[in-house]
Amino acid sequence: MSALDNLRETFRRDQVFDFMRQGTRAVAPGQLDSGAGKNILYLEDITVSFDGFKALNDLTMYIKTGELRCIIGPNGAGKSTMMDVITGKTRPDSGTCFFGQTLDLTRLSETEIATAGIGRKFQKPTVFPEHTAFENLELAMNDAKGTWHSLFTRMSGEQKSWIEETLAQVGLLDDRHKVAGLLSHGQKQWLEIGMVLMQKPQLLLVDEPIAGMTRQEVERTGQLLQSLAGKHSVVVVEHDMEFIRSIASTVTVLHQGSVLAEGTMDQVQNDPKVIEVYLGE
Ligand SMILES: Nc1ncnc2c1ncn2[C@@H]1O[C@H](COP(=O)(O)OP(=O)(O)OP(=O)(O)O)[C@@H](O)[C@H]1O
Repeated sequence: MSALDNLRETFRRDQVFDFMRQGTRAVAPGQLDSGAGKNILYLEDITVSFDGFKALNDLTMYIKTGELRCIIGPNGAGKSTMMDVITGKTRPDSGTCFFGQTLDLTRLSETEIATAGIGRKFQKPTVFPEHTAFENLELAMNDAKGTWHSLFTRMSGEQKSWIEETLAQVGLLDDRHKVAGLLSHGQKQWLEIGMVLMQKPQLLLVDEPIAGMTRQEVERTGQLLQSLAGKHSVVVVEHDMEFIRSIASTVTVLHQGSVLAEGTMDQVQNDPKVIEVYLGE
């Protein structure tokens, strides 16, 4: 057994927290059993097959509470499939996927998973172009109550401040009255991150955030993601190595549906297995 396997065995959710194995219980957002120093996400031995092809093959990976983790890997490594398993879009054939120590994500619907505190920002922005940045966040805040509700009910002062805080966090306070369709590509991406933040996710999944951005926008995006870590746990899937180096403390390399290497960017870039996979591409 390798050192990495040993480490995994030591930190397996079911082995460390044996008393938690009696099944799942509903945990309201904010009450997730995932305090500082613990893991927020436990993927263990996950396998997903498409017509016999294993997109994920015994994938085991843990995300710590509050960390910013970057996932890299060649095309087809299983990165999107992994995100799909976490959000309930794809069900694993085998393996376990826990949010905190008690919430079994494989038993929840996509909506239940979102409500439990997992938000996903897809690569392509899907903002409402005819609404202002402020209104987009308002719509996202009230998503659960429906668009009609959000457009025709009065907002509380607290809700307004929360929207303004989020606009400031994603760098759009000065453009809050601009319709989203007129924002730059980078600004639309940040607005969409803001929309996900309105749901107060504890775990934020971000798919290829910098595709098509200018250099300045890339830099700002890096700062934004770093500023979100701590308060949220953030998992970023990205191909751009320079960007990852600039933001990540821990990088996980996926290959053929499994973890090939994990560590600092320097560690994984100097790992002969990783070099072989990337040079062989
Ligand atoms: N719905 C599906 N049906 C059949 N095969 C699929 C399906 N989804 C993914 N795959 C296959 O599973 C493998 C993993 O795909 P996935 O999209 O997770 O990889 P990825 O690491 O995200 O790749 P990329 O970097 O190109 O986005 C690929 O070989 C892909 O063709």
